[in-house]
Amino acid sequence: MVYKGIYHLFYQYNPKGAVWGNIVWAHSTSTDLVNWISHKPAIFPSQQADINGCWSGSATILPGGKPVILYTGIDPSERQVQNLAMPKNLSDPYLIEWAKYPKNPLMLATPMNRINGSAFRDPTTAWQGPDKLWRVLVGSRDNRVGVAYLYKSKDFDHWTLAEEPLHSAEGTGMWECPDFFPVKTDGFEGLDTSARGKRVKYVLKNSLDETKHDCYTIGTYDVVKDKYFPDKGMVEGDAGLRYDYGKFYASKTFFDDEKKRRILWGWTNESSSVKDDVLKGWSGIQAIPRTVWLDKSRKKLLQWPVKEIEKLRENQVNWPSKILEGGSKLEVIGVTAGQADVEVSFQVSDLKNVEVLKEKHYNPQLLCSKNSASVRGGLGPFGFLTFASNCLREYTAVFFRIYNHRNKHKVLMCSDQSRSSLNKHNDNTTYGAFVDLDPAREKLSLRSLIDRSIVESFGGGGKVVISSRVYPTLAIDNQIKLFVFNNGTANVKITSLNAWSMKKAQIS
Ligand SMILES: OC[C@H]1O[C@@](CO)(OC[C@@]2(O[C@H]3O[C@H](CO)[C@@H](O)[C@H](O)[C@H]3O)O[C@H](CO)[C@@H](O)[C@@H]2O)[C@@H](O)[C@@H]1O
Repeated sequence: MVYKGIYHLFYQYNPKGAVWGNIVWAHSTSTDLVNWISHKPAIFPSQQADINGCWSGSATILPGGKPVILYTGIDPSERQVQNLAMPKNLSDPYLIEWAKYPKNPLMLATPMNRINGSAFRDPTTAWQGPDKLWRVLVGSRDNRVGVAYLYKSKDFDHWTLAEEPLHSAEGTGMWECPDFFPVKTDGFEGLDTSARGKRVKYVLKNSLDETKHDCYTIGTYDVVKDKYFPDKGMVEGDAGLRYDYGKFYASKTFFDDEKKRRILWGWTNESSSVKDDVLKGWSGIQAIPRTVWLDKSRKKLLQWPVKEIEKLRENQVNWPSKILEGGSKLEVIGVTAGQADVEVSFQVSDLKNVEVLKEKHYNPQLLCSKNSASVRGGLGPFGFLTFASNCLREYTAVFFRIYNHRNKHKVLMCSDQSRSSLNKHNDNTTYGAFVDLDPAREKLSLRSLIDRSIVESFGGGGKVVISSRVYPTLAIDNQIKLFVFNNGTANVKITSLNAWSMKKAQIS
């Protein structure tokens, strides 16, 4: 959340080690979403209602600018219950001290409401309806039906379970960290969570516990019936839209009323072994915050790294337009390849000889693993080789490959981790997604933010995002190289390339 010009990040943290357990709400603040100061934990077990853990939840800014937090506590019987916490001193912009509401818990599973008390967690940011009642969602499941329970309150103290959930979907499993927010049908501007209006659509995101993917649908919200309806054609669950086709989970958005934008922030867990996490003494990072808005098609969201991240850019490298011949690669010299921001734009012309996809349906992730960066294609693979070692024994390839699918061009974007590290204990799954682009008419843009163990890649101006975690053994420190490559037979044109070394953010 943002309070008095200061951004607050609260995150799930184990003060006792680099593995999950003993969960408290750790707390950091920033004035620019780039440089951070860490504070003592804001919320930690201290009441019966959270004695066994302070799990996820959300902040809401009440009228008058007063922040409150609803979070899941684990009670003495290991039940998940919903609790309230408030800042002790509103004149402290850092909000260091938090008080628990003495009447906690405010929402709990009972035999009457038939909620499953071991699958009842992660309250959303609350929003206010036209009747002035506050509404909040709590994630759950009923067998494998994912459920977003709706609670209403006039005072944030007494909460009543609505007769029906806001939404539920068969076969999607437990919904963790639900997020429900309005988006404008035109433009980049974000909306307050309570905003309504004719030119507004709604997004419901759920973190699917079964697959660990953050999936969303776009739809309408009937404020009278208190029901959410995904638009026609939206697919619910794991086969639907995802914020990120790599590692990105338990994300949240918030409305930044200072800059009138909606910011999405997510957690990327490690791809290293638990043993290695314990050895290095930490695990899990936050991806770069992203601005989100609705695509013109209204069928998906677009995402872009927050503008502030550009403050870290230095030593710009700029290439004029050039041809990247089939089977060639060009090194991007002049940037620190282990901490860089690189943007390229490709134009293709030779669309006659693209590879043909014959089946009706393809799983893009499987297609990327089968046709990795080293597999020669017609038009593609072309893109970046990040974290490349001297003799290319290690590299993480982010690339496009163009196919002909039933007489239409289909653009596949992949992040190939199969050669990322010689350490075989890492998860080296390759990720992929189709990008809704017409290569005959549009340029194919790719931006990758590279930072020591993460590559966050934005394809087609934020239509598809893939984040991957990598731990090279050779491509480290000043032994890291960055290339633009083309392993297809056809040439492609680089219409522009801009790369920057990225300074270190200040984290104290
Ligand atoms: O910290 C609890 C909150 O985290 C969430 C969403 O991530 O639930 C996570 C969950 O545990 C699994 O995920 C951990 C990492 O987040 C993982 O390290 C652990 O091994 C997993 O069990 O926490 C509970 C208890 O284990 C489990 O049911 C969840 O999947 C969120 O829903 C919680 O509020």
